[in-house]
Amino acid sequence: MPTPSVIGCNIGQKSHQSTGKRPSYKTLLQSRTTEINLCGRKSRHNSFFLFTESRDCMGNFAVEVRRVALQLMGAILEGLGLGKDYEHDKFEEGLQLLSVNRYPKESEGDSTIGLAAHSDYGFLTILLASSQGLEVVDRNSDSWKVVPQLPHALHVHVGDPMEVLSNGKIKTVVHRAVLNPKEARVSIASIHGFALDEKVSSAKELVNEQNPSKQSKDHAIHRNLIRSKPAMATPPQPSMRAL
Ligand SMILES: O=C(O)CCC(=O)C(=O)O
Ligand SMILES: [Fe+2]
Repeated sequence: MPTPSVIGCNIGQKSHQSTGKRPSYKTLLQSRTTEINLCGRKSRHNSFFLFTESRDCMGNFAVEVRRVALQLMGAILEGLGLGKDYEHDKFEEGLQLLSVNRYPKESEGDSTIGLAAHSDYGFLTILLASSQGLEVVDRNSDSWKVVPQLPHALHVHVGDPMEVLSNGKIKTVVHRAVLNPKEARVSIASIHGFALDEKVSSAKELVNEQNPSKQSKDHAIHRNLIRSKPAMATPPQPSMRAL
């Protein structure tokens, strides 16, 4: 069974070593109190207890969502003409980060953004959200588009390393989360990448005279974006992002 490298929330750190059949994983803990409905059980707790109580559920979710991510990755690699097993071991041994975000309900006249505009540091992000709030940049009109909340659907988007590996054939998705006027919102973003010490480079099969490697440019952008990912920040306009 594949082993997720990291499962966690956005804030704080603590590690749990699991035993027996379950995959070993580390959990990063969120300090804020939150309410979340996992596997039909609603709990309102400091997140430490949430993750202690819901460990099996979160562990199972992490394993399943990773399986989906690896299958999707295989299909994308095949679509790029690289073959579904391209860099197979690096994906199999790669990093999984579960980022759990909790956004308050939007109060009247408040234009606070839940999560500032950014692109993700993994190849693929699979997002489960309790209600609508995700927005993505439409590159054609250079404007924000609301992602509709479909019942029982997961949202999938690609991140910076995918743009690098595909040498620009697939573009990273710039996105943000806005507050929902009806309710507080919880989202779980499962981010899938290579191990932290692995470097991503453009597939040589996709580099040629017409499409020279865009690797170094994208790496610089990637570093800037990680620095510019504060929660509750004012969003930069999409056109400010130098892609
Ligand atoms: O909560 C959302 O809709 C987006 C979360 C997100 O983009 C992230 O955790 O990277
Ligand atoms: Fe994100």
